[in-house]
Amino acid sequence: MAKLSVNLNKIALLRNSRHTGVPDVETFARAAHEAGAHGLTVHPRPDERHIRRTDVFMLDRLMRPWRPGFEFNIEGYPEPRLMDLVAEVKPEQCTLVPDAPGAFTSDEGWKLGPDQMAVAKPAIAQLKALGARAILFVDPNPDVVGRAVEAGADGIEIYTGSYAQAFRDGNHAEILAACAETCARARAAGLAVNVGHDLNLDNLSPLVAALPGLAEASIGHELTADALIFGWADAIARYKAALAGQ
Ligand SMILES: CC(=O)[C@@H](O)[C@H](O)COP(=O)(O)O
Ligand SMILES: NCC(=O)COP(=O)(O)O
Repeated sequence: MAKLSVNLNKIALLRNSRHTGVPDVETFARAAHEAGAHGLTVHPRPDERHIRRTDVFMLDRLMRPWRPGFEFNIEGYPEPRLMDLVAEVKPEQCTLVPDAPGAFTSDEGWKLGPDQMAVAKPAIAQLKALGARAILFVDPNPDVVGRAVEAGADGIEIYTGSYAQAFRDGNHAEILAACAETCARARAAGLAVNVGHDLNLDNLSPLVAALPGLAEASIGHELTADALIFGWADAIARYKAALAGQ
């Protein structure tokens, strides 16, 4: 069964909209662990719009007794502040994204042409020297798999935002096939395959069914929205069930 890594970005976003510390990121991290999530994901963006560096250090301390089985996945662009943070925290996994500092969200993967390869390859070497699994966030495009291998990645995370949009539009067959082919080619190349972005309780099951050998889904935005209806623990249980094909 693919693992569920709960992304805490949107808990932090709500917290940052007041100066009261509510909702408390630690409380929701602890509750996610108790609810059976397999790990936590954070994306400490340069502008700290949601997850702050202080959150990352807090989560590192909180998760120590639970790791390495319960994994910490830190996402971000491999600029010095992120790489220094990762070197200090040593998460089990680091997912590199090609986001510009002010990006609205992560809405595309690495293409890994010469310029991006010159950034990604040394960053991946640094991550592996730290003992972290190095994951590259890529579009659902089988042709990028070979370049991810050349970059030295341990795995890929397939960006599923375009799949989620096509699913909403009712015409997701083609992009789902692209996700499936990207997954198959990556698995054949010995890479771990994760997925993430805009996954929800409607679009997750068909994706899981089409991607045998999927390792992990990192989910935050829609899970947090669902938790406003079902509660945090029940939302996590529902996403785990969807990942288990139930
Ligand atoms: C890489 C990815 O798709 C998400 O994990 C990303 O963290 C979303 O960032 P925002 O939560 O800032 O939209
Ligand atoms: N890598 C994807 C992630 O961590 C969460 O993305 P989303 O569910 O917030 O869109």
